Amino acid sequence: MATQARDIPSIDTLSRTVSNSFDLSSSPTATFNSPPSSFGGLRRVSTKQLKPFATQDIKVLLLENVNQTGQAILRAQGYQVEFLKASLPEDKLIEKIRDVHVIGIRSKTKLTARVLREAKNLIVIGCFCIGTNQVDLKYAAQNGIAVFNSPFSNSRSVAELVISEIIALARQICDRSMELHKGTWNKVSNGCWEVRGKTLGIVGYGHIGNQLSVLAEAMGMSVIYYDVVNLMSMGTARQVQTLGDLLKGADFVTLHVPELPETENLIGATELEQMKTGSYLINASRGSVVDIPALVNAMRKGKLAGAALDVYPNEPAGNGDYFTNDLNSWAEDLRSLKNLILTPHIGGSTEEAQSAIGVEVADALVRYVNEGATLGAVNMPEVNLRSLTMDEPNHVRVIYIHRNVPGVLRKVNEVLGDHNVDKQMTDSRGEVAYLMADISNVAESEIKDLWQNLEDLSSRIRTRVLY
Ligand SMILES: NC(=O)C1=CN([C@@H]2O[C@H](COP(=O)(O)OP(=O)(O)OC[C@H]3O[C@@H](n4cnc5c(N)ncnc54)[C@H](O)[C@@H]3O)[C@@H](O)[C@H]2O)C=CC1
Ligand SMILES: O=C(O)C(=O)COP(=O)(O)O
Repeated sequence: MATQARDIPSIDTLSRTVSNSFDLSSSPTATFNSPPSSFGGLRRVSTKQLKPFATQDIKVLLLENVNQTGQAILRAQGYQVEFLKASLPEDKLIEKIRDVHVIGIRSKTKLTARVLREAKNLIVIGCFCIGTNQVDLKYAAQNGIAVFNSPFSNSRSVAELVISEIIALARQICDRSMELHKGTWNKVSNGCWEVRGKTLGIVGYGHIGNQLSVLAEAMGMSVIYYDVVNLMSMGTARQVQTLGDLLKGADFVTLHVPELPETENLIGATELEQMKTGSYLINASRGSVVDIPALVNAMRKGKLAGAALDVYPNEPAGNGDYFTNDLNSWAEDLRSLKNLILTPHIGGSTEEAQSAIGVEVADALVRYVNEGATLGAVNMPEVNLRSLTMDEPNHVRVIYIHRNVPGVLRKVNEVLGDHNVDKQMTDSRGEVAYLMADISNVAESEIKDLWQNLEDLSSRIRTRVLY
């Protein structure tokens, strides 16, 4: 079998490997005569042209100002990378996503089933952030689209933002600063406090909650936390059994839970009523977690002495004068409140975090596109085989994403059994299973049949053959 010399930048072992491996199924020349239907529905191939993998055929769309580090890694592979600073409205997104094999987004872009249904060539999604709530993960998995994120590269940045807000709220710093910007000298100590000796209540004691716990104790705060799972405390922090216990005991309540059906309006009128009078609320998790009209009410009543919001139910696609009632009906109410810190979803927006996320997610995308490795995927089983190497002639890597139903492996091995299977790994996650096999002694003329035979199995979600 011929291996073709590829004119791609060879920056590391991975790209050397790539120059010896080719992709059948994600070829942009592939055409499909029907969209991916419901789970298990086959995407039938009509005039698919099988051709060796060439990194320069891979089309990548990066939205939301993905960091330069990530762009550089993807461009160095020879991929065609289109970069946009903002997110896209759904109609434009659908138009663009039809063509690409890889999409990189941050927290704004909503990759719903409706959008993904149009993404005929898409094989992988990179969330260049922590949260993956903006993607229909199940639909993606059921249609053979892997999703990667960066699980903790911006946790510290969020924790540091929250620490700054705890002190800023306790001292009403933002109000004093705004007044002085307008020329008003207003030296007050009334209602201004040290944070030493106060209690911080952390809801969701994961990566961010943990960091925050350590930093808060270093400032002399006591820390209590509430989480749905039992977790080891950092320092002398103490887990409480109910959200109510936390709300009643904390001077500052800070939210660090993911967006889930169970966390929607986790803090509403009832919960705000349970908080101490004169306490503070901070939300840098997701906008859906706090009932904002209830918060406005609690602040107007003087129940809360202050709050900080970094996230909102509706956030604009890009920068501009968008924080108005046109976007969220209560935006003007928020803007009118004292000691309410409003930030435009900047918790993870530091140079350190963005550059680390760029590297982490782009590396994961490259490993997936070039080698099929799913390590770190959030919606697929994690499967990996050691890298393809130049010294394995007539070698192909088969990736078979399939429905997790009885009897599949027997059928797959009947297909692969005509060849020499060097190594194989398979794992499942819920309804979807992922099989990787390296096969040698495969003549180039046999590849199409190998691929077609796998495509014809009823369990098939997606077949890729790298050679
Ligand atoms: N403002 C920003 O820029 C950023 C916001 N985030 C948001 O912060 C969230 C948390 O991030 P991490 O700490 O990295 O996540 P994580 O997954 O490490 O921790 C989340 C914790 O919340 C707990 N949890 C889940 N449901 C809960 C419930 N109903 N009640 C109490 N606890 C619950 C989990 O058990 C887990 O311990 C992310 O999902 C994301 O939405 C993340 C990064 C940046
Ligand atoms: O990492 C997350 O989940 C965040 O919320 C940060 O999102 P962003 O990258 O600022 O769109």
